[in-house]
Amino acid sequence: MIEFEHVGKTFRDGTAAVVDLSLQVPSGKITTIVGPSGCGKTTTLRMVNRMIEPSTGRITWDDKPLRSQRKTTLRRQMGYVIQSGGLFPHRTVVDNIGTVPGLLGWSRSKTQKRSLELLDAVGLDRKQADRYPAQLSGGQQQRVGVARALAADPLVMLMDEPFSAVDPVVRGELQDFFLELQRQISKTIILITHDIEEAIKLGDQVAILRVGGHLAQVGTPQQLLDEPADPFVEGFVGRDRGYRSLAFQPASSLDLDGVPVVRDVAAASAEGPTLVVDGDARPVGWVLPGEPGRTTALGSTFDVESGTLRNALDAVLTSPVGLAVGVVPGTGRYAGVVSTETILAGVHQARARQVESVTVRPEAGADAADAGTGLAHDDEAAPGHDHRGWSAPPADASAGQDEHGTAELGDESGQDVDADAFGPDAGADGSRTGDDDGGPDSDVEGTAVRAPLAADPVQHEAALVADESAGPERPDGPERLDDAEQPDDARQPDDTDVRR
Ligand SMILES: Nc1ncnc2c1ncn2[C@@H]1O[C@H](COP(=O)(O)OP(=O)(O)OP(=O)(O)O)[C@@H](O)[C@H]1O
Repeated sequence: MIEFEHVGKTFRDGTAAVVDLSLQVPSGKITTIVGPSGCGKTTTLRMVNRMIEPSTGRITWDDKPLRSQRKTTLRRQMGYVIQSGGLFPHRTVVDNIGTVPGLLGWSRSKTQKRSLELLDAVGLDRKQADRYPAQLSGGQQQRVGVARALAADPLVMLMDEPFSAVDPVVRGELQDFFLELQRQISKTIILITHDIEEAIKLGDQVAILRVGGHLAQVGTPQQLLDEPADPFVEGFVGRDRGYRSLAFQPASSLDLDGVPVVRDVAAASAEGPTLVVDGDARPVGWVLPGEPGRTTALGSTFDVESGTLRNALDAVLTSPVGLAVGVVPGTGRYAGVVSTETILAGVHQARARQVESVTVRPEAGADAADAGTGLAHDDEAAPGHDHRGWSAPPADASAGQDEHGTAELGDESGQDVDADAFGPDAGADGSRTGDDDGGPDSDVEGTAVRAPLAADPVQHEAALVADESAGPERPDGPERLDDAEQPDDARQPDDTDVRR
């Protein structure tokens, strides 16, 4: 688990980007961080791979403070994906994917093999291996970006708006592909987005930030929809949250009814609606009473095993006869129908189960439920989501500190750390490495980067080699922060190697 403990970041110009953030990121799950522009999402993400150092508080990974670990060690275990994939335009797809293995000194054949396997894993044709990024669609570039981040099999994936540069249809496909991939690889993922729909669709856990870098609420998608902590969250998750929360209730709980079914339209009953199926028993349309011999469009259907109440409700709303047609997964064969009343009964039952699960788990606590932060109602997790065993800190993110997040906090060494201690020219934040708050592009451009889109991954990956020649492993102790920054600084010119 990665844990933010009262983390704050105040940049040297006084901007408080993140304020007293306490958040637990469970291993093997997707945590999405969402919020309006400028609320501190990217800053939060970049503190995890130490491209930005917190001004206050600390971040731990499996109880070990990040600051006690070398950037090399950290970043080798973290893949990094940004908008548009962050690909090197002058490198082929296969060479882009092999960037990190190459930096880690893998042999050419091993790197090539791994890169091609990853091409398969992200659903790209091997014929695209020798293309350049500009010869790919936006969606394909994003897939390569994901493959590139996965190349060295990292434990953690940091993803900054990875799917935002493509149209909504491709975006939906990428999200589906990504969820499927995650089911297989179970990485610990932090994904930044400004799109609440995306956050809710992808996140096992969703953290909503408000402008000023405060955590507004963290919880499962369903908790956020059902119990928004305050008007800001309520407004952010949207007015149709009740409807959208149906996406977290399985349709498998619905009792299916039957209707007359025919293969031959001419055999349809004149009395009531008749469902027409094809030779494989897959529904194709309805014959309505009074319209013999004519098939009317089916509307949408729902999967009776993995579908949700939202799918079922949509199917009922699009049905010409007010009946949602359920189909068997895989074959698409007709399974049964449900009416609006049955779906609403399913909604009531789901709510009752939720209340029950809260009642029988007093340790989850009314406080956590009221604050809307505790992952207390895990038993009602969405299909495909398993939230058990998580806990989350209180939502009151602003307690005990000033507006700049400069409240003094003890660090792991027992020393006091505050934002002012990292003033303009002080070591940890004052260093102009391109890793930190000097502005992502300015530093990198200063070292002749030819690929502006790739700036962040360059910074992330540069440390993989920069620290490599810095001698034996020497964790950056908190008491030696200034020194700890030096190896990266000193070797910044070498970063140009990375981009050749
Ligand atoms: N290097 C920096 N120096 C000073 N202020 C900065 C720096 N980087 C970011 N900020 C400020 O910190 C705040 C948070 O920025 P951040 O990029 O983390 O927000 P964000 O939520 O990711 O925004 P967006 O969704 O627009 O990308 C903003 O007010 C931003 O202007």
